[in-house]
Amino acid sequence: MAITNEPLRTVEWNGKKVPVYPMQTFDFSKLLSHEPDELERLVRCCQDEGYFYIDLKGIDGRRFLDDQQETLKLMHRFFESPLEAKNQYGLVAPHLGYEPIGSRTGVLANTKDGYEMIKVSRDEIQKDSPHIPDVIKNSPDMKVLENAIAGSNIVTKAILSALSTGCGLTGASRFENTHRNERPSTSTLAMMHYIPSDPRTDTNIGHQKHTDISSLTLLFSEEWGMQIRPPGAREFGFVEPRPGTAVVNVGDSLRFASGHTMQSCIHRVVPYDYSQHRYSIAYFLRAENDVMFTDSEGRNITAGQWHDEKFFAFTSPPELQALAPPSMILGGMVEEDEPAVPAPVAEKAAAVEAY
Ligand SMILES: O=C(O)CCC(=O)C(=O)O
Ligand SMILES: [Fe+2]
Repeated sequence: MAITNEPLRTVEWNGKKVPVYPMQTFDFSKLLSHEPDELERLVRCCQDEGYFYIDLKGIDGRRFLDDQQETLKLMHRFFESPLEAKNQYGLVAPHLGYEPIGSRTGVLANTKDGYEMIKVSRDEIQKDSPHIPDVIKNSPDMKVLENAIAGSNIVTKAILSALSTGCGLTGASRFENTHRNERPSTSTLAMMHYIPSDPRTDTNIGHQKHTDISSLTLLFSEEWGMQIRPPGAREFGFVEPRPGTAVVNVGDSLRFASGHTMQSCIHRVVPYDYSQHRYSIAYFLRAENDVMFTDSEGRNITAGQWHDEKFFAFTSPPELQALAPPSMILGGMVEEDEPAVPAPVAEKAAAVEAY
């Protein structure tokens, strides 16, 4: 990692010291003006690390922080509505609809996930009569969703454009040209609610480790819980939530589009404070469905097909997940070996050593 010589910050979690990884920060306004030094630093960051903070506190970015707050209010209303209403809406398509708690594999061996999620896709929200659950379908709600999706699209597209310029790409070879707004894609806004859970006793825990299918992911969360595993790092560590910023990570499609030179960020979510509810908002900017690239197995594949195959693997039980191409869940990223596990600090920590 190209960061500093400062000692790694740690937090006490689950009976041991866990790193809080340093991350670079980019100012949204500076990226908008394509300041050459910033673009160079951004490209290097995506090649070396694959994640960073985007600072939205300036005049150009503040509106997106307001969107985040409005989206959070809507999420509370939706997630607090009766389960029957949420299930009735159900999962309409992989990038649209409701997934109840436990739909996927969890972060711990023999657990299911510990979150429920509603996704609204960018293509859907633009339809004359979008398919949205009744509890969040009045016209102010639709405006909130529209603003959140359009705003996240603007932020991620601005970053994509900065990356194209930083990589010296021109004309049709620029990354934006495979992410055209009017072309069908699986770009979507995912709103997640993690229930309080205790890894020592519960069976619905967190979000399994993965890389994102997307080109870029813009992630807002005010609560701790997200962990990354930087390239070459031997353990997962926390991402500190910072007010006024969002976390951006490079996903598989941009890694593939960059000739596998950019790093797709390996991450997962664990319960940090076992008694806390956690809310996160992720916008997945994805390539047009029919864009071709070479995936982590060397196959020529469309963005749509990569999405569908990886989604299927995500939602499959571990036995079936094991049948997917081996590089799929981590997008071809290779993990360093875990260090030998030190003696458990406390007996209660033993149950989670298998992370
Ligand atoms: O909830 C989070 O912070 C991360 C969610 C995530 O990694 C995902 O949905 O791909
Ligand atoms: Fe993710």
